[in-house]
Amino acid sequence: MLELIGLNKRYKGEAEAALDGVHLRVQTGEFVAVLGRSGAGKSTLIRCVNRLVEPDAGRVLWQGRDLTAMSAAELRRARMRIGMVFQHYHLLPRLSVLTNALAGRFGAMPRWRSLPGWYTASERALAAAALREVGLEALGRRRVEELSGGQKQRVAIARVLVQQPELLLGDEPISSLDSVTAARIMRHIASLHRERGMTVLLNLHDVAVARAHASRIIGLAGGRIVYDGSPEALDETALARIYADEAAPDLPIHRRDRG
Ligand SMILES: Nc1ncnc2c1ncn2[C@@H]1O[C@H](COP(=O)(O)OP(=O)(O)OP(=O)(O)O)[C@@H](O)[C@H]1O
Repeated sequence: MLELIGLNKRYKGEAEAALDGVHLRVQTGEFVAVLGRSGAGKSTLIRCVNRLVEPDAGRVLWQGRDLTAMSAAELRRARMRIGMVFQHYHLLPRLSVLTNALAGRFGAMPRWRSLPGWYTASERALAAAALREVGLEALGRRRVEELSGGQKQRVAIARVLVQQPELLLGDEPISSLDSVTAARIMRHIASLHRERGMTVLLNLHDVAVARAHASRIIGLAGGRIVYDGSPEALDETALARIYADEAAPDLPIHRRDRG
């Protein structure tokens, strides 16, 4: 289970909190999509889970272990089982597309592992299959810094396909992809979720994509959870609450607490 307990975050110099007392329990094997307007706090929420952003208060537990209390070394080890698809995050720009995909096998990759020759044939086959899946099979030898934004995003997704993490965190993972590639990637994430029981927590800007794949939707507004329920229950009223100009904290919050 992934458990967020009373997460608060206010960035320096900002009047409003980006996260304002977020409590959330995600059961192992759930597929959760986070929706909200620009500035609602979605990226901050996802980034607090793996401590790319340090929360001011609150805790994050993954399988009972407190990520927020871990040392840097412990966190690095824990992150090996947490896949992350964030824009501009953690690709190795000077290395090849194939090497970046292979890096999914290991968390932080030491320099001496930076050549494809270091990996086993089966690891290379897995990486090649992942690159095929994201349509980059012809670009395996290219340096990542020479790719477009959307291509880099696909490398990040290939890395996660190789990593096969227990928990996948994504910050709009398909936002800069064409619709055909985006649909393919979402189907692949959904199959990892279904077949391997991977827990998924993704920010998505497309309500239809969230409805199509997620088993649960979280709506954020003004750093607070204003909707927590099934895709089926996400009706016009719920959408109005999530996408309203201002969060309306006085309204009763539809909340389906689990666990
Ligand atoms: N590094 C930062 N420094 C200062 N303020 C920040 C920083 N990152 C985010 N914020 C502010 O925190 C609030 C929440 O931002 P966040 O990026 O989490 O929202 P979001 O829902 O992901 O938005 P978007 O969909 O536009 O990415 C916003 O008001 C934003 O301006």
